[in-house]
Amino acid sequence: MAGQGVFKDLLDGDVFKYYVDGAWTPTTSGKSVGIINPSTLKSLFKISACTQDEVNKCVDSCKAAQKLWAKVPLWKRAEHLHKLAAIMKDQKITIADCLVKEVAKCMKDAMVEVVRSGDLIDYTAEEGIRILSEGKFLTSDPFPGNERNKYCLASKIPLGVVLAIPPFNYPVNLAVSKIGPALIAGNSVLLKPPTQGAVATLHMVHCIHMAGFPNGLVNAITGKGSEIGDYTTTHPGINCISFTGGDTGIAISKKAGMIPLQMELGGKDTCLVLEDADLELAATHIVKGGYSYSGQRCTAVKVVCVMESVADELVKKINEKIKKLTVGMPEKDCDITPVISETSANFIQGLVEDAKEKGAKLHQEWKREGNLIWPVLIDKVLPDMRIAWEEPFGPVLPIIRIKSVEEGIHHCNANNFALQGCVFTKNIDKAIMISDAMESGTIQINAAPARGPDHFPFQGLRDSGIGSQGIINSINMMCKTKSTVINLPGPSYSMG
Ligand SMILES: NC(=O)C1=CN([C@@H]2O[C@H](COP(=O)(O)OP(=O)(O)OC[C@H]3O[C@@H](n4cnc5c(N)ncnc54)[C@H](OP(=O)(O)O)[C@@H]3O)[C@@H](O)[C@H]2O)C=CC1
Ligand SMILES: O=C(O)[C@H](O)COP(=O)(O)O
Repeated sequence: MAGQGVFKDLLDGDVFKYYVDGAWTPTTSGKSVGIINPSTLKSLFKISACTQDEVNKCVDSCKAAQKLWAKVPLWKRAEHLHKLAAIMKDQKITIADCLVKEVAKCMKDAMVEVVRSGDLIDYTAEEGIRILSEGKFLTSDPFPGNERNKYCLASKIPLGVVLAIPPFNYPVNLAVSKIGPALIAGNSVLLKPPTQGAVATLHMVHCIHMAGFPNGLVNAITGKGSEIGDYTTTHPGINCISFTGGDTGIAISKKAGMIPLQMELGGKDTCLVLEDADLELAATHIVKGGYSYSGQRCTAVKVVCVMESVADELVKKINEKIKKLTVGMPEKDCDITPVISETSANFIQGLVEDAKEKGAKLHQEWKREGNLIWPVLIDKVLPDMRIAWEEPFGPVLPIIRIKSVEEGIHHCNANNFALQGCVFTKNIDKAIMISDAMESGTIQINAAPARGPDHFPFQGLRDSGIGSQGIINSINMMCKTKSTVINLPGPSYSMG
């Protein structure tokens, strides 16, 4: 279905074109990048390997379009976004089908990703018209030595061209979570989709095209991040970078110029289970949080620290639930589907082998066919094992048995990643104090980590990111403050 029907203009032969100035355009490089189906390991799609000149063309086009878009009234910007949301929802099957094939996400989750993205756009339009219509009015007299002879009008203005770079695991959702706020705030967007996930994302871009946004307001460049990434992120025409992905983001932030950065990076989300926890509830959340989309979520539970006295019971409950997970192809809507690439599967296998060699106990037999890895619970993990610290991005979950809550908090805080975490206990006072002590962007009480609902603030500390996302924070981040000061000829006090 990809590149068919209303999406037929995306293809030049068997290569997906890039999108500039409102037109699907073949690259002049004559080169393409292949996308492998993670489930079959066979070649699936080809996308254009764009050149540096084409990046320049996209940035120039974004710049010109932004100047005009900044003059479009907020209600009209919102109207365009609502139209986009509706079109995306209409096209959900085609976009979801791309996700199934390209990133091996099961069909039901792929559909959820597209519909959730439409909802995110609608919500962004609603929030945007309110947030952006409000500024501040200040008078000069509160500051020592001043009379009331100056009025300051502070308002929110666009940044210019926003570079949006999403990762493979939620290529559509994490593209629109950047595009929506950028557009409502009067910016234009240069999108660089992840290679794996690019075709789904380009179909979403065509929905932007169909929604009738001005030409050039959103341009999409494709190619390997390792080849065009540095050129694009250091381009002088870029005024903001919103990036989601792994450690690449750390390198980008070191090279980027003096522009606002929004970085959503890796996570090693710690789940703390206390002696008084509802173990059935904890096990349900640990299995859902640890294994959904085969553990390939930044918000996946990535290490469980459980009090020794309840560890056996918790492990038993987790194992019972793991047994019920279906393993297979995304087309069959299985719970566990192939991980994104052979490199990723080898990396996960390496982490498991290291833990096994160092004495960890695997509750399930290690089984792998191609990129498909059967779910594993790795018990009795110790701090010298790599899996205690590294992010596997796969269906393997380490358990650390702890003697005190402090030990669990220490493990959480000793990791460079600090995205989310969670704590299971019936004692709400304790939960709040533990949440304060766990130095991560968000702590969930009695539930697994999660980004959504998408208007909640979402941020990582330390190596997990810069800034805060979520619809409201992203809108605020994608504009700056401009002040106009009215200087009166003399002091003026109302009713004075
Ligand atoms: N904190 C959060 O909100 C989230 C974090 N993540 C994290 O993302 C990671 C998984 O995603 P993954 O796609 O593998 O991450 P990567 O960091 O490998 O890639 C992310 C994006 O960066 C691009 N890229 C690669 N190199 C460069 C470069 N030099 N300059 C600019 N862009 C570049 C990639 O393009 P290409 O594909 O062409 O290489 C892709 O679009 C995990 O660590 C996960 O935790 C995921 C979701 C949410
Ligand atoms: O990148 C991710 O992992 C997703 O944004 C997760 O979203 P969720 O936690 O709401 O499923």
